[in-house]
Amino acid sequence: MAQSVLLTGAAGRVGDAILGGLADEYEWRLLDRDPPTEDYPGEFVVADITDDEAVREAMEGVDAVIHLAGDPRPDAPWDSVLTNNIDGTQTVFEAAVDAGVEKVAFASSNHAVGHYETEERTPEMYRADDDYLLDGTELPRPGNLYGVSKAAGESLGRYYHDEYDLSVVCVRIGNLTKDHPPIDYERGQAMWLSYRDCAHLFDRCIAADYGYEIVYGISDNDRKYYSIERAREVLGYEPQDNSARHD
Ligand SMILES: NC(=O)C1=CN([C@@H]2O[C@H](COP(=O)(O)OP(=O)(O)OC[C@H]3O[C@@H](n4cnc5c(N)ncnc54)[C@H](O)[C@@H]3O)[C@@H](O)[C@H]2O)C=CC1
Ligand SMILES: O=C1O[C@H](COP(=O)(O)O)[C@@H](O)[C@H](O)[C@H]1O
Repeated sequence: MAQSVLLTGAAGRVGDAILGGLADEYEWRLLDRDPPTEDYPGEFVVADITDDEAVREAMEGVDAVIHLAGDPRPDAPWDSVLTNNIDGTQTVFEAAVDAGVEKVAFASSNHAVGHYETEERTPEMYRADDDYLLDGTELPRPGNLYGVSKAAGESLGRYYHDEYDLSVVCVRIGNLTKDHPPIDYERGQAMWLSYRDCAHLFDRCIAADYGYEIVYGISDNDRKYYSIERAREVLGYEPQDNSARHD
């Protein structure tokens, strides 16, 4: 029988990429605070992730969670990321543990490590001939308060793994853009994640076995400064796209 997966933030862009590739692969329960405006492949729960009771109800009978819901704006103010990204993520992890969920894939971000992009390293590090590489073992260096909230989410995942043995993978997503990489934006081309690679990566997050992991979620871009080796090794991620093919 197909695994049952709760997808929070289902009505957003990353949710669109995941459902676009995996609609028929799992039994989906979808959650978003925005009501559905189209047909979705599964039960759609309209709820806020800070609503503990609603999240617990949505979690019942679920094998795995892909947690996307949150404020995605790099310039989001503190009150929003505190509520939506930190408090909301804690509510999701806690409810997952209490419901006996096996795995949670958490949508972290490149902005959790944004301050590795120093003036001395940029823009050279965004180019194919530069060998600077982050591999996921480095400490967070958030580039903004949104990045701080994502580093906090990774830390919450670490806690729920260590304390309750929940399998957690934090995917530091790069720049998800449909059909082609960002145009005239070297940083975005370096961290492009295509829609099909995004769906495949989260598919692997549901299927693979792991304890606690931090991986980068980008396509196999020549320009990359995020290693995808850990995602390949632990998750079996095999990206098909590369922003260099769109130059
Ligand atoms: N799109 C990208 O390139 C990247 C996205 N991410 C992360 O991936 C996740 C999804 O991002 P996108 O799909 O781009 O954003 P989006 O804004 O398109 O989708 C987010 C969805 O979450 C919902 N949502 C927000 N706060 C909520 C709450 N408190 N309760 C319930 N639903 C809530 C929104 O209604 C929206 O449908 C976010 O956590 C974001 O930080 C990380 C790195 C890059
Ligand atoms: O975390 C995120 O990162 C992407 C890429 O960042 P950008 O600053 O280069 O645009 C961003 O587009 C997305 O909205 C955000 O959630």
